[in-house]
Amino acid sequence: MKVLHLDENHPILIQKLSDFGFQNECDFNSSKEEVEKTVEQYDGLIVRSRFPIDQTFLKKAKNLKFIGRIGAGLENIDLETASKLGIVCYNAPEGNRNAVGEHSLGMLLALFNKLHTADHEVRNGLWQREENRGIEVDGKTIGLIGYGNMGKAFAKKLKGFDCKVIFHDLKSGLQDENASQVTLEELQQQADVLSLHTPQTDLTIGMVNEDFINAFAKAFYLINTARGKAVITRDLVTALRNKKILGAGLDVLEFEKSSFTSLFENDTMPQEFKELISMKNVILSPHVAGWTIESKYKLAEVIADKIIKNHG
Ligand SMILES: NC(=O)c1ccc[n+]([C@@H]2O[C@H](COP(=O)([O-])OP(=O)(O)OC[C@H]3O[C@@H](n4cnc5c(N)ncnc54)[C@H](O)[C@@H]3O)[C@@H](O)[C@H]2O)c1
Ligand SMILES: O=C(O)[C@H](O)COP(=O)(O)O
Repeated sequence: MKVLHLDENHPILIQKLSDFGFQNECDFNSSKEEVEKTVEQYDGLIVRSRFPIDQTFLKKAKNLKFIGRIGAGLENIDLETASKLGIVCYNAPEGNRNAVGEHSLGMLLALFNKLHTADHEVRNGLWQREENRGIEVDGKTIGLIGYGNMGKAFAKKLKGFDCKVIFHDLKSGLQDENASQVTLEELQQQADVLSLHTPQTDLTIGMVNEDFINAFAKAFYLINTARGKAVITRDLVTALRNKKILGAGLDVLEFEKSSFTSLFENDTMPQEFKELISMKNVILSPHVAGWTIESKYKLAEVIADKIIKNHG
């Protein structure tokens, strides 16, 4: 079987596939349109999220049997068309859920302890102890939306902090020893922190908007390591300005593209984004929660194992 790799990944992936007789070819630079011209030759495809694997692309991939997504989110693949065409899609949340759990915890602790601004101030000679007084996780209620791989991984990391962890999920019966399932309304009544762990779907795009934010009983902190489009930045900025949201840790942005040379290229970022990044109680990272040194290996290994098990 011939496999085309569209993004660079850990070498363990090609090594494992080669050991099982798969022929591997890499094309990390060609555009979607260019790849469409040759994709017919391949039985398998390995992707991250360089370009969308949409209906046009899939219809040209006449011999494709599987797609391995090095990552968890699958919104960049037209799963419905793939399924109709008999193409099986694999993702690898087992490979980066621990990383996302740790990054979410890092965001929470950094926000609560103002580590990002404290660091910046000390480097600039400021020694402002009172302004940098933090708050503790102990005794707080952490509300998660989405209790799959990522939500569960974060809840597990929160064990030992003496906080209450609650979650809302569309599926019922997900409660475990680390968190209790509640309705969305109950979460909005109780939470001191909201952390998002949902996939990008029609229901989650724009989920965190003005009405949603104002339905929270208390002022709260927001952590988003899920997808940027879940949060309406304009409404987040308003809530940060009027202190309904006390701080935000964002690994993903509403205006994110699959690649930037600079966030400011062509000056296309809207005004609300510029305001967001000027706020001291906001911590940002460039969509790396699930992309650690360890997860790069684990993601590749998980996908290789799934492909070998089903197609080897
Ligand atoms: N920042 C990163 O680097 C990074 C890394 C990995 C995953 N992610 C994001 O995290 C998402 C979740 O990954 P996962 O592996 O935990 O997925 P998952 O499918 O295991 O879990 C998602 C959960 O969300 C629930 N859900 C879906 N829509 C919902 C809604 N509207 N309201 C409440 N619950 C809802 C589902 O029922 C499911 O239980 C991915 O789709 C991806 O977008 C980001
Ligand atoms: O869904 C994921 O696993 C992460 O968000 C990583 O996505 P990326 O491959 O698009 O960087």
